[in-house]
Amino acid sequence: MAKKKPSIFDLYQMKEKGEQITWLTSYDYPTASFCDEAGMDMILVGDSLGMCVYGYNGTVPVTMDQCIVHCEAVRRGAPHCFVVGDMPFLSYQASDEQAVLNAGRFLKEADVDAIKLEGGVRITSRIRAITDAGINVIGHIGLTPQSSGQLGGHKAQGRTAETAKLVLEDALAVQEAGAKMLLVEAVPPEVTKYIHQKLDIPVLSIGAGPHCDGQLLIVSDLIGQFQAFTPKFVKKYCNVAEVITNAMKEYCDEVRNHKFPNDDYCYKMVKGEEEKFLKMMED
Ligand SMILES: Nc1nc(=O)c2c([nH]1)NC[C@@H]1CN(c3ccc(C(=O)N[C@@H](CCC(=O)O)C(=O)O)cc3)CN21
Ligand SMILES: CC(C)C(=O)C(=O)O
Ligand SMILES: [Mg+2]
Repeated sequence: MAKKKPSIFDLYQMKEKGEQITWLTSYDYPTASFCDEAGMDMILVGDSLGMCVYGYNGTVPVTMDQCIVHCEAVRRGAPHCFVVGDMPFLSYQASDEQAVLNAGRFLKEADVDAIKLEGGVRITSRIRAITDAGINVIGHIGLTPQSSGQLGGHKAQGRTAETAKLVLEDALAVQEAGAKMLLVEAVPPEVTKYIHQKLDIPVLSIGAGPHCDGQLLIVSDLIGQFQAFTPKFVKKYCNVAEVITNAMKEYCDEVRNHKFPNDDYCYKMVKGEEEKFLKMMED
């Protein structure tokens, strides 16, 4: 039996008790239902769907409409998980007003429990505006894929004292602006540990080490479905690419060798009707 959906307060309580929060991306109904069944606390409908589902080579082309449609499917599949919508590139950068209207779409159209957006110091006015609209905001700092052009690629952040200080300043700014939780991506564990000590809100990690309140991974990486690259922080728990490809090869083989479909997969005519049918055709 699936547990009840955690509220933001339940997630805060987990932090208080020192229980780790489990968080995984999902983009579709079946995967969301597996998360629900597995007892996952949170699901992120990441704009990583651009890479993991649509085959783009980054997250920049992803649109609001794509994100909404996938959030709707995930919401239906995982009624007992805290679902987070990921705001895609150019859905919140231009103005506070645009950010509030687009964040609101995730709630109105897809019934998500929170939204996430990338950036620290430079995005505090957006976080404040969306929070003031009554929407739970999750901040995202460190490696921020939507600005990977500025960062010079998908590179770990905060590896020097100077840049670690910048990441900490982003973390403090996100909390100060009213975000309910913070996601830190691709940052050395020492830096995350320091941030975790300094902040009151739950801090979650993707590739930012174990010293925080929970972990996030991309489902396509975890199940071995995404093959274009594997970030250092990814642990593959199974290899569905292999399982699925082998099943497909076997199917091709059986069709080509007339082994599929055998009698087990065919409908039977009502007794005596075949003879009747053939006779009818002779007349
Ligand atoms: N499948 C998938 N997994 C992810 O973790 C992920 C996405 N997609 N799409 C959006 C972003 C992009 N992310 C990435 C992408 C690449 C690396 C990576 O390979 N980093 C290298 C260093 C690369 C460099 O220094 O140039 C590493 O060794 O971790 C890390 C995070 C994280 N996100
Ligand atoms: C990489 C994670 C943090 C994300 O934002 C996504 O899945 O889109
Ligand atoms: Mg994202």
